[in-house]
Amino acid sequence: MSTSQIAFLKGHGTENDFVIVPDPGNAIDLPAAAVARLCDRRAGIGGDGVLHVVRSAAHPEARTMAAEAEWFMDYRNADGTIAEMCGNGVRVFAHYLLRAGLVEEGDLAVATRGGVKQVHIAEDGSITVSMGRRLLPEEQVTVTVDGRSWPARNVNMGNPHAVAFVEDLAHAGDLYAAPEFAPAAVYPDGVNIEFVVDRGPRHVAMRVHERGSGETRSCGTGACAVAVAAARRDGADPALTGSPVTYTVDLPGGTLVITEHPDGAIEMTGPAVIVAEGFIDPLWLETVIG
Ligand SMILES: N[C@@H](CCC[C@H](N)C(=O)O)C(=O)O
Repeated sequence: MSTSQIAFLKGHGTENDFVIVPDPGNAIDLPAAAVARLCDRRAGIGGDGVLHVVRSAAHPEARTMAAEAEWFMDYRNADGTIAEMCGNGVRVFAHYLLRAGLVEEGDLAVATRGGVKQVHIAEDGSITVSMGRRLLPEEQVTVTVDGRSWPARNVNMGNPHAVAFVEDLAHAGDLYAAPEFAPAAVYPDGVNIEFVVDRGPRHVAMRVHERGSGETRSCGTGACAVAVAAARRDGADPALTGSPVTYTVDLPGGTLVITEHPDGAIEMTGPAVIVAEGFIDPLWLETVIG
């Protein structure tokens, strides 16, 4: 990371919060240690992750998507690891682009490591993301917390998820540590784990332990994985019924609405908020990166 002044913003989507680092030319090197310090809630700015805003043409991982999507969401988890996709992050990313005058309200495409996502920014500020299609690998997975185990559904939303239906969200415990899962070979790169209870017809509530970030107040890809798993459990597979299925998913930080279409395409709608902007102190950064 360079030590000249670096602008940042802070934002969140249903309280899944991010440090936004605008860097159109990809001039800022963001080593994992710097990301972890930026996300540190006491020694840094604080966040569940970093949204590095880069022009696709300027980033080696996004160049091939540049013709379709001008902007690349270079997403990092709070511990500095890289993830394929962040559902809440994409909404906040799009909201930032609009606020910065880099895009207009309506439709835009955002490049991510999980492919190009189509985003719609509505007049009321809500944002809908076409999350693409999910994969439902067949492996049987078990999730364990404090000696209690549940079968979990393996859902891939570009990033990996294990969805466990539980009797009580409190059974997930304090989630300070990552829940155990087995077999380990199903998720060689780690996994995001969702715990789900029913709230009503097509209405669920969840908690999540995110790979690389710990328990967060919301996870967009996690909410999509939960809606898919709930639809299968409820016998409401849109591919079989021919009709879209919508679930309302309550999270500790807010509510997301997820629709799965008969062709497998999934849409997520929710809010995005920018709360602050400023500059990272170059002297502090020097101490971070040594
Ligand atoms: N909070 C995100 C997911 C971020 C990535 C995840 N922790 C992973 O490592 O896959 C969301 O809103 O989807």
